[in-house]
Amino acid sequence: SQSGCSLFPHSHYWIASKRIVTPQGIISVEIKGGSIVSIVKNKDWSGKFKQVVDYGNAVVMPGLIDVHAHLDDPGRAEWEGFPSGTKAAAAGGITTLIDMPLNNFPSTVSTETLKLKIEAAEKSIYVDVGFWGGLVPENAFNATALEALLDAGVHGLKSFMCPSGIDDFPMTDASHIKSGLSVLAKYKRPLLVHSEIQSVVESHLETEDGGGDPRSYSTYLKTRPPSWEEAAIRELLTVTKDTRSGGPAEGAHLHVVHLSDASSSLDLIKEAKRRGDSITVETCPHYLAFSAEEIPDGDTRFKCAPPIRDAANKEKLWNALMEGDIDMLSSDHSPTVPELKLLNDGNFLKAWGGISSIQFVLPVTWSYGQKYGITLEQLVSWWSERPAKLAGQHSKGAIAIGNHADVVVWEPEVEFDLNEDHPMFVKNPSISAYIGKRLSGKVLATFVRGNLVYKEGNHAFAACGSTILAT
Ligand SMILES: NC(=O)NC(NC(N)=O)C(=O)[O-]
Ligand SMILES: [Zn+2]
Ligand SMILES: [Zn+2]
Repeated sequence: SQSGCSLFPHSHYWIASKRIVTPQGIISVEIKGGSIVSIVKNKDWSGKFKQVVDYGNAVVMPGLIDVHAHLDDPGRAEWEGFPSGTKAAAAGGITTLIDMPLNNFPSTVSTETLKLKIEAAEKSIYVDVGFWGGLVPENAFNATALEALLDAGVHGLKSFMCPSGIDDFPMTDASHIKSGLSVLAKYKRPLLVHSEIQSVVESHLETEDGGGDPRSYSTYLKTRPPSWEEAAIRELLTVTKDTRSGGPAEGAHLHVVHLSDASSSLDLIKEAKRRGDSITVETCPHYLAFSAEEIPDGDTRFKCAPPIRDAANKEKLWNALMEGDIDMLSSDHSPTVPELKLLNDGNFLKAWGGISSIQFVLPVTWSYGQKYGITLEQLVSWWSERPAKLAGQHSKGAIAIGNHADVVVWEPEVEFDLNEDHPMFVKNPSISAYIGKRLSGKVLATFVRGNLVYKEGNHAFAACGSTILAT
């Protein structure tokens, strides 16, 4: 392996464990030149092979694929940046992430701005990184511009149906989305949509005082009711019918990001799936871990959009995930600088909305999922297989022959306290909503294309992740 890229200096070796998660239930994986070349059952290692890393009873799984992360680079690297964000990802067992087109500056909405992003990522990423492009009013009706962006390698497009909080990333309406989908159809790539529509009736709530104490979480919660998500999804479904087989946008796919409302919004998505629309939906660990009732007043670390709702909604989200109505998980890691989180002031209406979480999504999903009896196979489906499919990553997402050797090794039973002493690799750890929690599931090692990029608190010396461009 290239010098400094890996903490394990061999390019041909085996990983063994009693718990390797594959459909075949095998016990060791042979890695050569960054790929998985064989998977074997009941191998007797004694004396035969030198380079065997035997992880005993630790779990060996495909690395996590995070299809929704904001690393804010270039332009707002003080919020996160590629080096710290991908180090945190590696420490959390994420081997690939697809970076969002906003919060970086300028937003990634053209070939020129994509080029800036690729340049910023090169030689500064510890895991593989791909990119979504932005669908905004400025390019939505310009098929040539969208095709150029897709030709340049974005894996799909992302748009907002409400203000994004970023000036150079304006919101789109159904007509922009319809137009975008017709271009995406040719490329067979997805459109990801932040699905909230600010409704006229309730918009008066989002005034200066939000109708109540701005330090109280319930004040913020009332400003973004479930009806916003429902309205957006209802609107989206007027265009997703184009994606049905035989429809004008067949080949395109619509993916609803970070669903919070597990009631009417989810029912609409289920109905659309039944009638054959090409649509999927993700939720995020913070909606599965927290509930509105337990968010302390003034604790803006928990502010995100759509908001974390009540405990009954959380229960319904878990049920939907277990039933298969929610397809996958993503971090929606969207950090900022502590000053913009207004941690001292505690004003929920003015603080930056976004949860910092990328390093802990695996233990969080696992810990909070215990109550529901989640399995390792489900984790792999939600965090690797389905995200790989959404992002068109056919050589990732499963431990299988020919795939990239992207692997996480972890101990589900090992608990740890996430306090200030715990090594955290994000740039601004103080804004993490998970500080103070006790979690179960310790990541021991992360391999990206065969390179051991993270091992028990240490990262490889060099940042050798690849930028992945769609072709
Ligand atoms: N500009 C953002 O990063 N916004 C993000 N903010 C959240 N989720 O609170 C998002 O994904 O919508
Ligand atoms: Zn969003
Ligand atoms: Zn986001």
